[in-house]
Amino acid sequence: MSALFLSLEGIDGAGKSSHLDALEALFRGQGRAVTRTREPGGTPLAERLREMVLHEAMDPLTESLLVFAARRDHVVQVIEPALARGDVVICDRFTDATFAYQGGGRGFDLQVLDQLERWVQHRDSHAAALLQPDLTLWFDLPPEVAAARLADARTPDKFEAQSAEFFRRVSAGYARRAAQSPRFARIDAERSREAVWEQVHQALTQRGFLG
Ligand SMILES: Nc1ncnc2c1ncn2[C@@H]1O[C@H](COP(=O)(O)OP(=O)(O)O)[C@@H](O)[C@H]1O
Ligand SMILES: Cc1cn([C@H]2C[C@H](O)[C@@H](COP(=O)(O)OP(=O)(O)O)O2)c(=O)[nH]c1=O
Repeated sequence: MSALFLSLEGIDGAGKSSHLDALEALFRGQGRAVTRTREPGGTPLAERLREMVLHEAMDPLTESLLVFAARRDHVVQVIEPALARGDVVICDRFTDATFAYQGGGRGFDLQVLDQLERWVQHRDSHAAALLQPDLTLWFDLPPEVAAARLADARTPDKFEAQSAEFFRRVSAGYARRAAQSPRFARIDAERSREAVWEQVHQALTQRGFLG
């Protein structure tokens, strides 16, 4: 089977982490090698950058440069080698999160993000000039619902402590990206865990990604 690059996206508390184990098990059950990773992070250097991005105040350009620096290391050290081996790469967030959080949430210049994306994800010897996920599972739900779920769950980091208004802009950022590319599958994440998993499974089946 050929390599597969999956990303999971959505506002904080959308419920995407709840399905990572099942996704990994699904592909392993089919005899596939799985590389499970996350952004910002996925390498020792990128995990250090993640700590800064999640816990320190900074201006939106600095934040964008740090998430793209982390991404570059992650792409070179982990994602490209895994895809070259034929793995299924399951990535908890990728560049769409930058367009949603820094672009939508923080209101940062989308053209600068386009430029950074081209630099960081450029591929020399591939048919597609830009590395992108084959499928992006976008867990979409109203910010109020996500906030209510998170209130019981964990101590908020820098982003999770943001207002409902911030997350409405993040959601709009995801919607804008999704409208630009057929690689997005919108998941109605307001429904029960079982119903959400059913949609995830269906998105994979419909695209022929399950053997
Ligand atoms: N479909 C669902 N319905 C209700 N609560 C959910 C659902 N999916 C996840 N949760 C709960 O919501 C919280 C956030 O889920 P999580 O998977 O950590 O979200 P994310 O990784 O997108 O931030 C957790 O407490 C989780 O148990
Ligand atoms: C990848 C990425 C994440 N983020 C934010 C979104 C999340 O609030 C946070 C980390 O995401 P996440 O790993 O989903 O957090 P958690 O482990 O707490 O569920 O970083 C950005 O702002 N820009 C980015 O490019």
